[in-house]
Amino acid sequence: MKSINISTISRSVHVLLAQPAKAAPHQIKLIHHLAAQQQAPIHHQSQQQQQQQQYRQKRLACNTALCSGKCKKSARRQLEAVSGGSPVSHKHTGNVAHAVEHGPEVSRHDLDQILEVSISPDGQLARIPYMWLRDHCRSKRCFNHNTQQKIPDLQLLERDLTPQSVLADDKNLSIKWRDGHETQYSFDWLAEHFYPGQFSKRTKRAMWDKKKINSGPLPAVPFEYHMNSEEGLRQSLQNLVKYGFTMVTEAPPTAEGTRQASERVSPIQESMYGGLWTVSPAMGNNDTAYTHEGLGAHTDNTYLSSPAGIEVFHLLEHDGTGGESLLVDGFNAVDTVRQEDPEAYQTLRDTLIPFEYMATAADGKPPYLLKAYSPIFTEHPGTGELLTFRFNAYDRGTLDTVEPSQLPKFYKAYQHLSQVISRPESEFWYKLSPGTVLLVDNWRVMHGRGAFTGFRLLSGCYLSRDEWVSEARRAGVL
Ligand SMILES: C[N+](C)(C)CCCC[C@H](N)C(=O)O
Ligand SMILES: O=C(O)CCC(=O)C(=O)O
Repeated sequence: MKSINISTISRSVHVLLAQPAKAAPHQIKLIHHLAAQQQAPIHHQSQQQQQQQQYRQKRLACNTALCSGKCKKSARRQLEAVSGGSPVSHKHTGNVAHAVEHGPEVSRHDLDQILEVSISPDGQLARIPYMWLRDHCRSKRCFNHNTQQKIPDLQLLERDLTPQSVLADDKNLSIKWRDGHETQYSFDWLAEHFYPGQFSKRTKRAMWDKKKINSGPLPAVPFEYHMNSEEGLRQSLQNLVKYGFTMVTEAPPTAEGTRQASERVSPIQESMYGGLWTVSPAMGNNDTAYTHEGLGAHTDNTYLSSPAGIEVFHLLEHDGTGGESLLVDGFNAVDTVRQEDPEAYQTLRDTLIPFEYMATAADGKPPYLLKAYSPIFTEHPGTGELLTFRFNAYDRGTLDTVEPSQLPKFYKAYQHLSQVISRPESEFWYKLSPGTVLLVDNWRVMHGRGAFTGFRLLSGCYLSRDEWVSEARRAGVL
C-alpha cells in the first residue's frame, strides 16, 4: 500500500486516524463502541421510531459493566441532536481491556465497534461493524474465490473483533486483527456489498407508466447486435433490469428466431407447456390464452413456488384484427398504491394469498394440480426495494388465508391495486409483428392482450429467473 495510514488502536480509547499528508480520498477513523444497528437505514420506520431505537440500542450497548456511564448521557444528548440530522459520533469510555477477562461478554461488547469510512463517490459515510468486516473476510483462509463460497468460521463470535491496525490507500482497506489474521477489501467491493443498493447500483431501475415509456425510444436491440456483440447482449439485459422488458428487433420471423434470441439470454426453461411453445386459438388447451378473448394484465406461473423469470413473446402470424400486446409495470402499480393509500400497500405486502391452476398434461396424463402461496409483492429485506410481483386475476385461488374480520381491508387493498393496473395511464399497448421478439421480466411486468379475430400464432418460451439474473450479473448490469 502506498500511502499508509496507520494507527495502532488502543482498546480503551476512541481513536481518530489522521489523514496522511497526501490525503487518500477515503477518510478512515475508528469509533469505539458505537452500537452497530443504530445506523442501519431501516427504511420503513419513521424517523421518530429510528431515534427511539437508536436510544434503546445505545442504552443496551452501554448497559454492561464496561461503561463508566458517560455513554448514556452522550446517547441522550445525541438523541436530542438527531432531529437536526447531525452525524452521530459516540465515544465509549468504558475500559474494554479490563473486560477481556470476563469472557463472552467481551465479544458482544466488541461487536458494537464500527469502522466509519467514506466508500461512496458522494462521500457518504458507511459505518461498518467490525463483526461484518471479519465475517466478510476475503482472505484465502476465509473465502474460496473460485466458487465465491465462504469457508465458515464457527468461532467468529468468540474471537476478539477489535482490529490491531487499519491501513488504507485510495483503493484498498486492510485490517490486521488482534488474533494475527489479516484482511483486505477494495473500497469498490465495500461500496457494492455493504448494505446492498445503498451506495452503488449498476443499473437504476426506471419504473414506468404509459406516458413515461412512450416518452423515449422503446427498449430494443437489433437481432444482429443482440446475438453477436457482448455489448448488444449487455444492452438487452440492461433494458430488462431497468424497464422490466426489452425487444429484439429484425429477428428471423420464425420460431427459430424466438429460440435464438431467447437462448442468447439464457437456456429455455422446460415447463408443462413444453420448452419453446406456440399459442393459437383452438389448440385444445383449456387456458384462456388459447382463445380469441382479450387477457387482462397478469404475470404467469403465479401458482408455482418460483415463477418463470422471463416470458418471451413473438407473433409469427395474424390474419385478423386486434390482438395487440399489453404491458403494465407491476412495480409502478404497487408504488402508486403506496403513494395513494399506504395502508393498502402494507396489507398487500403482508398478506399471503393462494394461486391455483390445473394444467393439462401431455399424452393423456392426469393434470397437474398446482398451488402456491405468496404476497402479491415482496420487498428487499435490506433496502426495501420491490423484489417480486405476482398478479393473476385468473389464477388467484380460493381465499383461505385472510381472517374473516380482515377481509374488508384485504379486498379494499386488492381492488385498489386492480384498479391502478387497469387505468389507461398504466397501460402500454403495442402491436407485435413477425421479427420482433418481446422479452418480459415476469417477476415485475404484467402482460396481456386485446381480443382478436382470425388466426393468430404466437411463439414463445420461459427463461428461468436464476439463469437470466446470473447473466445480468455477469454482464455487470446488476
Ligand atoms: C404461456 N403459455 C401460453 C404457454 C401458457 C399460458 C398459461 C397461462 C397461465 N394461466 C399462467 O398464468 O401461467
Ligand atoms: O396472446 C398473447 O399475446 C399473450 C398470451 C398470454 O398472456 C400468455 O400466454 O400468458
